[in-house]
Amino acid sequence: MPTVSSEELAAAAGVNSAKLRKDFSYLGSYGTRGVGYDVEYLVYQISRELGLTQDWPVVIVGIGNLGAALANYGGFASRGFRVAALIDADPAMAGKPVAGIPVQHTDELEKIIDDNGVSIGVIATPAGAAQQVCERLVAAGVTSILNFAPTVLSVPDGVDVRKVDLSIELQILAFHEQRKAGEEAEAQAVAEATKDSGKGPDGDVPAVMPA
Ligand SMILES: NC(=O)c1ccc[n+]([C@@H]2O[C@H](COP(=O)([O-])OP(=O)(O)OC[C@H]3O[C@@H](n4cnc5c(N)ncnc54)[C@H](O)[C@@H]3O)[C@@H](O)[C@H]2O)c1
Repeated sequence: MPTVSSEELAAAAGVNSAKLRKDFSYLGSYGTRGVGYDVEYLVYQISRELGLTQDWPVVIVGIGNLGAALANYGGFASRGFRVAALIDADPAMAGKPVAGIPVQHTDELEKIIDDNGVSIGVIATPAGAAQQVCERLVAAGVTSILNFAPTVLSVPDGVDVRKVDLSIELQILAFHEQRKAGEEAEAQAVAEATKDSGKGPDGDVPAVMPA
């Protein structure tokens, strides 16, 4: 039975092991002193808490570049998310398979949601269509939306929206890059200034004076 100690997990996660043990106690998971946690049981408990022990049918609306890429991503299934249907407004796409799943027309949206008991919808349409798609999904019974369209969706109470925006992530990296460049320039300026004064970084006079 593979086990893992709270110290090992804490080191891997970069957190304090006492805090980790306390957090796990909320899951009802108490390790055995000197042995640690049974890995398989711990994975089950965390999955159950995250709602991942059940299968979640998901629909993707807007099967363009992004929607097709998401449909082709094999990583959702292993986390318990099953792509139940792909939906697009373009009649020319209806019936065409993407990632082995035939695309269905938006006319079918309500029926698809109902037939598959879908509660999670992914929106990958152009921004201008996203709110209307969102409203149809919600009216059909979807209560969680993952929105990739660059627009803010308004939803009624009880509906959760998560927005994914890779350009924001890039902006954050750009900000860090800019700060790094600023720090480098500052360090260089300090180095230049100390060189010109003939003094060391602490202002001390070098033991050997330059000729
Ligand atoms: N969040 C991010 O990081 C990120 C990254 C890339 C793209 N995007 C966004 O994702 C969306 C899709 O991008 P893309 O490159 O795949 O675009 P795309 O033009 O290739 O695909 C859009 C698809 O949506 C369909 N569509 C249009 N109106 C619809 C409607 N009312 N109902 C259903 N389907 C509809 C179109 O027929 C098309 O197949 C855009 O809003 C884009 O800005 C976001």
